Amino acid sequence: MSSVTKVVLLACGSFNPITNMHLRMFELARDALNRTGRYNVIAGIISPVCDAYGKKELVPTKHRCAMISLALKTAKWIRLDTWECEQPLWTETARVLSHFRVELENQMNTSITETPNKKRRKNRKIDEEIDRGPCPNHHDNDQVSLKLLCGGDLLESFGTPGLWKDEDIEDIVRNYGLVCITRGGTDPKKFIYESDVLSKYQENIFIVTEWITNEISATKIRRAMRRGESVKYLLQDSVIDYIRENQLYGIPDNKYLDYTLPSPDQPNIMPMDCLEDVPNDTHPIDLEIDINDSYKKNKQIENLTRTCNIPRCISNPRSSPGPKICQNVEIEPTLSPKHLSFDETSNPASPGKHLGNLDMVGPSSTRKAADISTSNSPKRMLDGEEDETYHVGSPKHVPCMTDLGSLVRRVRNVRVGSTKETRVFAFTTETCV
Ligand SMILES: Nc1ncnc2c1ncn2[C@@H]1O[C@H](COP(=O)(O)OP(=O)(O)OP(=O)(O)O)[C@@H](O)[C@H]1O
Ligand SMILES: NC(=O)c1ccc[n+]([C@@H]2O[C@H](COP(=O)(O)O)[C@@H](O)[C@H]2O)c1
Repeated sequence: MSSVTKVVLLACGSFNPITNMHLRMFELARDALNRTGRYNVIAGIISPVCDAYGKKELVPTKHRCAMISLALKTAKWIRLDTWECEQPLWTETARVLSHFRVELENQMNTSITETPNKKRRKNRKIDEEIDRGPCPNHHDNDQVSLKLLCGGDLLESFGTPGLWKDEDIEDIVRNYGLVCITRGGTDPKKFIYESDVLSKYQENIFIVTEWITNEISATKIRRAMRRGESVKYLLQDSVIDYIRENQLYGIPDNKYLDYTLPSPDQPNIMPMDCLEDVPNDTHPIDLEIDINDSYKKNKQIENLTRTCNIPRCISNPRSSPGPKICQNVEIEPTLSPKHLSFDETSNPASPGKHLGNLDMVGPSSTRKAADISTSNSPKRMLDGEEDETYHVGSPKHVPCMTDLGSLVRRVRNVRVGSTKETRVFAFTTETCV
């Protein structure tokens, strides 16, 4: 009678932040292994890399672990393990596997020979983890196989010269085994074919094809957040909330992270069709906004929206009650010191003129002020003149749906300055976000 091998899946990586695909990897692997009838996946472990790994944009362990814990709230059979990320130095993956194998063996042995209390003292940390979810070998003495769970890119990184020791690669595929989830741009079968050592142990390597292909990557998610784009449905909501609350990944002004979806019966939500009600020739506004003083900035923005006479607008659902018209309108989420860079060569001697280039990072429909310096005269903006060249290439409005609903920005010209001398024009097109 063929026996069924119990399997624990270990995923190592940055988890910066943990994405829905990281969670899905476990589901895909468990399905595939269980389907063979030879394996029974009983637990999953996520082991985030330590800060000393030093990867670009890696946020501190404390945050990555907190996000993993939040994301795992609904994943009953997967748990976070902090051993690796608590190490002062980076630990090679083969050592991490070896650590967990010893831990699993300890648990097996202690469960046979010791009382639960003794075991608890000896392996207190592991047991704390056990208490939070199912754990291998807790109830029986069967052999458990520990396997490294990874994506196709990690497998192919075996081929990067100097990154992995040959003996580590052999140790991993020979003594543990790999479960590899296909990922866009990788071809694990071909990679195995081309590697002598991987071919030798290929019965220990499981390629799981993800047919519902996706390109979720933590790098792309960080990029999207930096650019003020929505990442909803790519990360768990709780993780998005955590990122917002802790201002991670340089996204202090990301409107998508800052709002909750207003309820449909909220009276001042602007439907898409009201775009037609908005007059097309809003007069440009000349206002100086002090970006270093956020209270003043918000007040000024509020006044600005009043002056604009925006007919209807979406309001921040978390804002204080009060007159609804034009309050709390998010005009330009990119107007923050973080996202503004001033051209040092600007001429402070001519206040009121366009003195430098303002680089704005924001929704694609927002024009870069750098472009404006060539296509739109600052004098005209100051004088409130319309510049036809501006209208030609710029979207009047680009209808788009977001989880916020929709919002028309009516602000044309906003003067933004960090000091009196460094005045720069920010130029927002009429945009639907
Ligand atoms: N979309 C994906 N498909 C398959 N595997 C993935 C996917 N995203 C991540 N993985 C795998 O998850 C593990 C941990 O990945 P990691 O934390 O490095 O995520 P990442 O998205 O690759 O991050 P980054 O973009 O910051 O390099 C790796 O084995 C990686 O291959
Ligand atoms: N020689 C090694 O053991 C080795 C080399 C490169 C990456 N890794 C691991 O692979 C994972 C890859 O993570 P990233 O894709 O986020 O860099 C990390 O857990 C890292 O520790 C291990």
